[in-house]
Amino acid sequence: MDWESGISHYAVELWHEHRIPIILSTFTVLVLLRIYLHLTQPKPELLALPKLYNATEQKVKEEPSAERWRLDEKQAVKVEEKQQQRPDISKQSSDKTSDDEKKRITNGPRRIKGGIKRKTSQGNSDDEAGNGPRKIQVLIFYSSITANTDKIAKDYAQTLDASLRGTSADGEQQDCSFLASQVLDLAEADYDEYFITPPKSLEGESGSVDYFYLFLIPSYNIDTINDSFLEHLRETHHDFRIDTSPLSPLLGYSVFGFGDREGWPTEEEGFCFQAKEVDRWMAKLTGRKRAYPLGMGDWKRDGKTRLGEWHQGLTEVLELIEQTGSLGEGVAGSGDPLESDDEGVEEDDGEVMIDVDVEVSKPSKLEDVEDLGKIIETSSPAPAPIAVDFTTYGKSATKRKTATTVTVKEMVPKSSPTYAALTKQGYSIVGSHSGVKICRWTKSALRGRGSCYKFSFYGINSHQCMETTPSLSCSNKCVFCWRHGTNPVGTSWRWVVDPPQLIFDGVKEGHYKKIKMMRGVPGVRAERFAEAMRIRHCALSLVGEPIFYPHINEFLGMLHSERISSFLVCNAQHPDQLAALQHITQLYVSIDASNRESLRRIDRPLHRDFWERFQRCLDILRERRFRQRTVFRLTLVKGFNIEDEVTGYADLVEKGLPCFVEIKGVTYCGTSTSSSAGLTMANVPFYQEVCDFVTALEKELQKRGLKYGIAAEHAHSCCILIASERFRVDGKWHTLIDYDKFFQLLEAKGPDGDFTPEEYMGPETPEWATWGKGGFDPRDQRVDRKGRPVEEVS
Ligand SMILES: Cc1cc2nc3c(=O)[nH]c(=O)nc-3n(C[C@H](O)[C@H](O)[C@H](O)COP(=O)(O)O)c2cc1C
Ligand code: SF4
Repeated sequence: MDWESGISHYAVELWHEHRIPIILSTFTVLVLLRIYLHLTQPKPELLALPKLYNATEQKVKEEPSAERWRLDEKQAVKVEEKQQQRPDISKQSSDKTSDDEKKRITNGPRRIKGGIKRKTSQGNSDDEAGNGPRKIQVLIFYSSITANTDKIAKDYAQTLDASLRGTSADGEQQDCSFLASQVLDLAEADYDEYFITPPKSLEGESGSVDYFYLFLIPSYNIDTINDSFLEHLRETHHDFRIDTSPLSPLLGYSVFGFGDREGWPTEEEGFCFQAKEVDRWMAKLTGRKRAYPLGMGDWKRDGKTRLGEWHQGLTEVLELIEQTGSLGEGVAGSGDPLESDDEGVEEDDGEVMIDVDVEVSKPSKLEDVEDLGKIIETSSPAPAPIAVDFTTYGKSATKRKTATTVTVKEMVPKSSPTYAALTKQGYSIVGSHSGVKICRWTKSALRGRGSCYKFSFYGINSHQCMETTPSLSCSNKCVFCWRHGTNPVGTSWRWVVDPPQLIFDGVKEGHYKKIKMMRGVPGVRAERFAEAMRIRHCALSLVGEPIFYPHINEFLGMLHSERISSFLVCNAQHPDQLAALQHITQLYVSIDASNRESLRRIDRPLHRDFWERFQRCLDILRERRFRQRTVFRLTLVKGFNIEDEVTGYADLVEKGLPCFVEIKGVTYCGTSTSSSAGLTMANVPFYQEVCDFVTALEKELQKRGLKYGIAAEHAHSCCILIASERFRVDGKWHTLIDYDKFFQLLEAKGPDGDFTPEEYMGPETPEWATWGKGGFDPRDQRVDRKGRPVEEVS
């Protein structure tokens, strides 16, 4: 064996004997080397995006708000450019960066690009369409045969431009995103150019353009250009070769109709019928981009005013689009694509509904305040304590001082399941214990489909009514209260108290926000929408017990200072708070049963002395009857509180002598049974049964010499009103309220002032609302749950 073969033999032997330790140690050395390099090598900046964000945020703050959406877009473009420049960036830092790392930068996951990335009218993104500033082109389409609308459209374009563009102090038009509006006669416009897809976006000096369509449409019951136009819209929607919403790249649209009330007094008789059609087809073709509700007017009568209101609302929306690039919250999802108008069923302000199926992430069992306390303890830090014993509200200040050591928590903390449950049901929670929600009647009135019974009985405009409560907590667990299990309960106030101003501002903001979200809903009337932006009534009856709130009088004072009337419902369990209550427009007490046992079964009160409290409340109401409009609200639940209770209720009326007694059948609005309370559809009385009960009660009252009579009805919501003869003048019922008079009296005499309900008694109850006439507002159109018109009840 020569020396060479000896060495190789030795190496092979060595390898066979020690290969495992050799492999392991080599692997370990490599791993350690890799870790060392990873820790010690300088890293490249991942991406410059965070810096860019900050820089741009700063810039946005400095720019006027009208410029904001354009800035955001530039920002998006800049970031895109930065990304495209990444290879250069990595090159600059190549001395510090390995090849692998360079790859990671250039091929790494795409980062979020800042700013709103808007689509152009062609459906392209910003970057594809060019980098120039975005412009908005408003196109005003009109038709006209007797030339009125021709002139109106041209004048309107100038008005709109002046509003949108504004003028500087020296009379110069200000720079903005809006191009001068263009007016197009539908008799001359090429439909294929505008109504199959939006026009091609112009590029070049002015940058790219997004379009917004307006329509000024008179109606004609003869064959005109309107018919060809509507036919074109219909065909485009149904053409199988075209997307069903080919106009969805538009920023939005809105329609205003002209008609003549002399020949066509109501919508059922054809007032503005073609504007309604255009609105409907445009909703389909744009994928529900109704930016503002349909407006309607008669040029010889209210046309100018209506057009003015529509214009005002519309310009606000256009300004919003300029700033944000979108129609805003609620609009896209709030309309119904099929325009079926199936609204779903929601509660009205009475806590008289059973059986709603609400999918909520409920707490395992939120039965009472103790449970709430446990949840709060585990879910949120306790806020700073407020040293007041609220159970003694209205008593001496010295007694309050003694409670300074009590630690209080929030009633409905943001992190609690109660908060989640209530917000899921559509409540806006304000502060830590108040809520606001728009009721189904407010929505219905916005669409001209009827108002709640309080419009028929007392003249409340439902679309101007805010439903709220300053206390989501209650001291009963009524069997028919569908919120049972989601709202906190307790016998005394043990929570943080929010200041009344915070609640007042918060509920108004929440209400207006929800109204604004109705803007794109099919059928919402521009005129009512504009009116709804001024709250005129407040129903304090949402959920919980409003007089539980320690500063209820201050809160009421704020409502009244803005001339918002107050309708407060209490549960007859807080006599001290009731006694301390100052003037309100109408004071309700829920009377859910006529005797102790029945009340225990129905209201399931938390107070042991519930019957005594109830009786004291009736005494207070009796005393107050010449200072407040007092109302008993009876909710009839079949199998619980109707049968054989007429005399018991008559006893209560005799004791409290209220100005009015409202009798309402419990409403069923769900699909499953309310198992915990054992209520089903069988517990809902038929309207005829409610009528029979009311007739029997009236008879019983008259038998006792009590001067009451059946004054009004609202069959639609199964509600009937018995009134004291004090509100009958010359044989006519006067159940309506003179709201202006109420505020005048309040302002002149103060919240504790001496004035009687008769002093602000309104005009005669309208004929259509009186007993036997059904009570449906003749201005509105009754519809069934599918939105189909319903014949009037005879
Ligand atoms: C022939 C004719 C038919 C009309 N039909 C209706 C109608 O069905 N419903 C309606 O609300 N107004 C109807 N009107 C009223 C017009 O819509 C209204 O006067 C409108 O302002 C006319 O606008 P113009 O002058 O631009 O044509 C009709 C008017 C005319 C002349
Ligand atoms: S009073 Fe107001 S909150 Fe109550 S049902 Fe009528 S509109 Fe709704």
